[in-house]
Amino acid sequence: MSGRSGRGVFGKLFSKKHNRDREERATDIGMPTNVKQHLHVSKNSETGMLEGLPPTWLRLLNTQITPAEQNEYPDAAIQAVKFHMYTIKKEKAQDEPFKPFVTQEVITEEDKEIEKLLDHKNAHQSQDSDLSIGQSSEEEITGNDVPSERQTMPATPIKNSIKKKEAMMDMTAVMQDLTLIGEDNDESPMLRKKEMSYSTLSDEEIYEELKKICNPDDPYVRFERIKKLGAGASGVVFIAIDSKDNSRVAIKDIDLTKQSKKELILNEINVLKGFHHKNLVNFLDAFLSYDHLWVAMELLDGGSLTDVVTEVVMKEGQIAAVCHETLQAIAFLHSKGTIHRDIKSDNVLLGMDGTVKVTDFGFCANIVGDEKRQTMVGTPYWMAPEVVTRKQYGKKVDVWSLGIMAIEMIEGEPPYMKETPLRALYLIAAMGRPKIPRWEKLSPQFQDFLDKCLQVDVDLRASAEELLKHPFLDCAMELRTLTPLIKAAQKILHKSYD
Ligand SMILES: Nc1ncnc2c1ncn2[C@@H]1O[C@H](COP(=O)(O)OP(=O)(O)OP(=O)(O)O)[C@@H](O)[C@H]1O
Repeated sequence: MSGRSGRGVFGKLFSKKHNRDREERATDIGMPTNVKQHLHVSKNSETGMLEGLPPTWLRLLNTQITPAEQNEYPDAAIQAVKFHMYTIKKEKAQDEPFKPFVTQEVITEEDKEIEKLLDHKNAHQSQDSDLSIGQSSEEEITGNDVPSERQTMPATPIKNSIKKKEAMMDMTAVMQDLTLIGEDNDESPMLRKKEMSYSTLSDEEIYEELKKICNPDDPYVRFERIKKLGAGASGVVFIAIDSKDNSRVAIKDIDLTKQSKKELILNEINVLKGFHHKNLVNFLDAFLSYDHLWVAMELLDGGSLTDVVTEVVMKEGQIAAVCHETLQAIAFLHSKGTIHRDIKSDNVLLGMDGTVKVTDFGFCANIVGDEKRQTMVGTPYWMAPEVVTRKQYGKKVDVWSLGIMAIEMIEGEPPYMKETPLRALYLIAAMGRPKIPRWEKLSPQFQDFLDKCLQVDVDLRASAEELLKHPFLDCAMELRTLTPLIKAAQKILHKSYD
């Protein structure tokens, strides 16, 4: 738990900046799918520590998770370390891809070591272990049959048809696993088909497809760059003036030469184009100029909710207002068969008038009805237990993350923020519902709302639709009451959108 002083609903109105390790927190995770390995894992009866895992895993485990913790929740420790070994560090650099459906990974030497361990079945099969790694419902896949995202996502353009065919087969395996959508579903099959077919396109073909969906205007002529807002994993975001109507917009400039998975950009744009809602940061248009793709979006000049939660204290009524708006976005996405999978304060942007909008659809997954997925994506601290423990998961992962975001609004940060991502994963898996500081000071309605968001049992967790009717939201203050908080945060952070 965070254990910070001077913050929270019942603390001082404005607190000093809390030094939040955003870089650490931004560690996103993805992992290969369908990997099922049985390891001979046992517990040392004297020390309580786990044995039989690959040395790299054990090293990590033993430095970050105490013997007592390993002894108490061995499965959680194994799941956490396993996920951690597949941690994808999304470098805040230009060579990162545009928010992909499958996260771009930077393969570390350690990752390679683990891949080798898995691929060559270095970890011997267990005769008697009941601690198995992976929860794939598939038959056990051995050695080189294991399709990992690394193996299947070609880093270089595929130029000839044989390679294309191979890639298509690989991508099919990946996408089948990622989407778990039945072939006979017809609710939103188009996107999935596109995901699949795009994977077979060469760079040239992807440029052709992009040209088709992009506005032919030259963005360098049409827009005047005003100010850089920041750089994310996929590109630089800046404020620009659209000469067509003098409106101010946010533009994400993506250098395509630095994107290894250009096919995913097509998917992303198509998702963005298809969604319009008052609580989503809406896509306006896309432009292609040589190797640069400019994605124009609505400009939210109030910054991110993170700025507010880390700098100022919110009243319950203001928290209810943000929850209400965010829930409307989540319910809309869910009604379209889409899970956001990365709900957190960083991905909630604010307008100066108190408008609340969800952004960042890079992790969105399309599902149909109650279909479940198994890929682990998101940011560790906001992840639902069923994601961490690699159970199949569905739309309600967004509801869990909303509950964690509500804790951010109370506390300024999510649970376990001061822990390393590996320990956070362990704690999520081991503890389930996190302890909420100053719980007794929250209103009964807020407590009940949090209870409904943070149920470990997915069946007991409320849906976004159900939560929209929750009495806690009746106390929502007007959105314009957020304006002073936004102004205060901007002042402290020296941020301006002029
Ligand atoms: N539509 C927008 N209006 C105002 N600010 C925005 C908008 N979109 C993004 N930003 C801001 O621009 C900066 C960069 O955003 P971007 O989404 O590229 O990166 P990120 O969210 O920090 O990282 P990632 O790429 O990993 O999601 C962030 O500070 C974000 O809040």
